[in-house]
This record gives sequence, structure tokens and C-alpha cells, in this order.
Amino acid sequence: MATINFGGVEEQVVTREEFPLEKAREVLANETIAVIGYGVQGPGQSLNMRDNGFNVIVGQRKGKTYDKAVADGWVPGETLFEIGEALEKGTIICFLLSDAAQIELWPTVKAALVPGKSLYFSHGFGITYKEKTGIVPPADVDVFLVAPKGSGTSLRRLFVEGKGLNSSFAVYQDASGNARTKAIAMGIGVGSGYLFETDFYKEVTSDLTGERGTLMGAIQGIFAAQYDVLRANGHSPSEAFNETVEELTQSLMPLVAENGMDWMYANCSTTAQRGALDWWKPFRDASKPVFEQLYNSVKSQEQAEISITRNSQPDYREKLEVELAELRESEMWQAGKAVRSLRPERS
Ligand SMILES: NC(=O)c1ccc[n+]([C@@H]2O[C@H](COP(=O)([O-])OP(=O)(O)OC[C@H]3O[C@@H](n4cnc5c(N)ncnc54)[C@H](O)[C@@H]3O)[C@@H](O)[C@H]2O)c1
Ligand SMILES: CC(C)(O)[C@@H](O)C(=O)O
Ligand SMILES: [Mg+2]
Ligand SMILES: [Mg+2]
Repeated sequence: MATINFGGVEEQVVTREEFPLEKAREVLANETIAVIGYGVQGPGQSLNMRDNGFNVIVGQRKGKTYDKAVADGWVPGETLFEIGEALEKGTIICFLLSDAAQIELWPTVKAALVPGKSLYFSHGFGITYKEKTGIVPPADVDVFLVAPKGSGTSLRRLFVEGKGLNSSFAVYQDASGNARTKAIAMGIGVGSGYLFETDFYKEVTSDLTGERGTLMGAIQGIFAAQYDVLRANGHSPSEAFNETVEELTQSLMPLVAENGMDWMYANCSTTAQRGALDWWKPFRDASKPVFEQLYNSVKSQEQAEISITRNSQPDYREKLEVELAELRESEMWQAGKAVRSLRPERS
């Protein structure tokens, strides 16, 4: 483990230098890694591991997603199977169904977990909320997680570009005495940049907070609020969208990603810097109570309950699509569509 100072706090992390890909391949040389589910993480993780030289198979029920797996080069009967067969063949079972679907499939997965196999998650959800999910693994299997901190789509894209997302890892059950090493090897295998250690509870709690907060929920909320105020005051959709979203994603966030917030500020006018420095604290103070409410709702398991109840309904995909369409069809995101079509590289 490398000791890194994160803003004054020292943490131990695993880097690719100390745990190179060759070592990961050695650790997992005798394993058949069965990726169960080919939604968002399934393709990213399985394709990265395959390209990294691991012995990977995919288990996916027949349908559109199965066909996508075939199109991605997985071969039926050789590297692509129905879920039951993949569970039988795999020695490391990567449980990459949606968190709600994991509940339904758990009895099948559990039956396949003979001693010596490992159960791998990319989220602490199923285990942490075991009273709600019923996911209680047998004692004689290793149970660990690697949670890439980003979409499986980005995991794959960055890998192809020679870059990587960071991931957390955690061990819940170490039956073999080797679970931690296996977890790290899997983390390197799926293409992680560096790996930081957590536990299942902390992973799910921070993850649910982050995606409901700044990463997805809060960002849409703050975009919508500013866009509405600009529109209500007579600004055109084009002006409001550019001033709310397009400039952020195209110009300013890449600067933040490159070298931090002060670097982005320093590359803007002194007028902008003066205003941003004056206004970030009122925004922090206004939103902090909402973040506290959110964290408490995650901690009390209310968010887990909502997620399980809503996403277990037979028509949950259709309902999600209606809500996504509402976003897509809003004036702000329709304006965005037009703005994107005018980007010079698209014309
Ligand atoms: N989406 C991400 O990028 C992301 C990022 C980090 C962690 N995770 C975690 O990774 C795990 C997988 O998430 P995901 O978003 O890739 O899942 P997903 O919803 O995209 O994938 C669902 C997969 O499960 C299959 N499936 C759904 N219901 C099923 C059922 N009843 N029986 C059999 N198969 C069924 C679908 O065919 C699909 O292949 C989750 O634990 C999630 O929290 C996801
Ligand atoms: C990609 C995210 C938001 O980080 C992940 O946590 C998810 O649930 O999809
Ligand atoms: Mg998540
Ligand atoms: Mg996440």
C-alpha cells in the first residue's frame, strides 16, 4: 500500500505501480471470472478484464442485452452463457445485476456458491441491507467488492484511451485467507486507476449520497434552478443553456478536472473570480441542509427501501423511461440538444 496525503489526511491506497497487471494476472490465473449481468458495469468490467488477459465469461439472460454481448465479441457456448451455466462454470461470481434484480436472482446464485468460490459485488447494497435483500452468503466463500467510481460506460471508454477510473474495494468475508488480494487483483483487472479501501456499509452510504447529491441529483436541481431564473427574466433558451450547462461541461469542468477549482477560477476573469468567491459560500450554506437531509435518509435506509420497492415493480423500466423522457423533453435539455448539434466538431 502506498501512503498518500489527501489534503492533510494520510491514507493507504493501492496503485498500479505496486500491484501491476502481471501480479493481478498471477493472482487470478486459476480463476474463471463469471460476469453475471451485461447492463452498464457488466460490459465495462468484462471487456476490460478480457482485454487485460483474464479468463472471463459472461452470464446473461437471452434478449437484447445478450445480443449486445454477442456483438461485443462474446461467443455463445464458449464465453457467453445463460446465467445458470455461467454460475456453474465461474469461480469468481461477479454479481452485476441491478441491485433490485439481485434480490430475485439471489437464491440461484447462492445455490451455485460452493466452497472455494468467491462472490464479487460492485456495490455494498445487497450485503449492507441484507434484512431487506435476503443476501446472506454461505460462510465458506470469499465475499468482496470493487466499486468503480463512475459509469461502466466511462470505465470502458477510459480504458480504451489508456486511462482509468478510481475504484474502492472492500472485503466482507475472507474464507480463503486470500480475499483481499483477490479483490485488489480484480480492481486492477477491471482497469482501476488507484484503489482505496472501504467497507460495504461506507461504500453504499457514500455512493447513494453522491449519486443523489452533487454527481446527479443536485447538479440537475441547480441547473434547473438557474435556467428557470434566467428564462423568467427574459433570456433566450440558447443563452440560458450556454450560461448554465454548456460552458460548464465544455470549458470549465475540464479545467477543474485538470488542476482543481482555484485553477479554473484563475483562468477566468477577475470579475468572475470576485463573484464566484463571494457566492460559493451562500450556495454551500443554502444546500447543506438538503445534503444533511439526504445523508440521514440514506443512513436510515429510507433510500434503500425506496430503491428496492420502486425498482422491483414489473413496470419499473417503463416508469423510469417516462421520468427520463420528462427530463429529456424539458425546454432546458431540448435547448441542450440543439446546442450540442451546433458544436463545431459535430457540424
Ligand atoms: N451503472 C454503473 O455504472 C454502476 C457504477 C458503479 C456500481 N454499479 C453497481 O453495479 C451493479 C450493476 O449495476 P448496473 O447499473 O450495471 O446494472 P444494470 O441495471 O445496467 O444491469 C442490469 C443487468 O441485469 C439484468 N437483469 C435485470 N433484471 C434481471 C432479472 N430479474 N434476472 C436476470 N437478469 C436481470 C439485465 O438484463 C442487465 O444485464 C449494481 O450493484 C450497481 O449498483 C453500477
Ligand atoms: C455511476 C455511479 C452514479 O457512480 C454509480 O454509483 C451508479 O449507481 O450508477
Ligand atoms: Mg451507485
Ligand atoms: Mg457510484
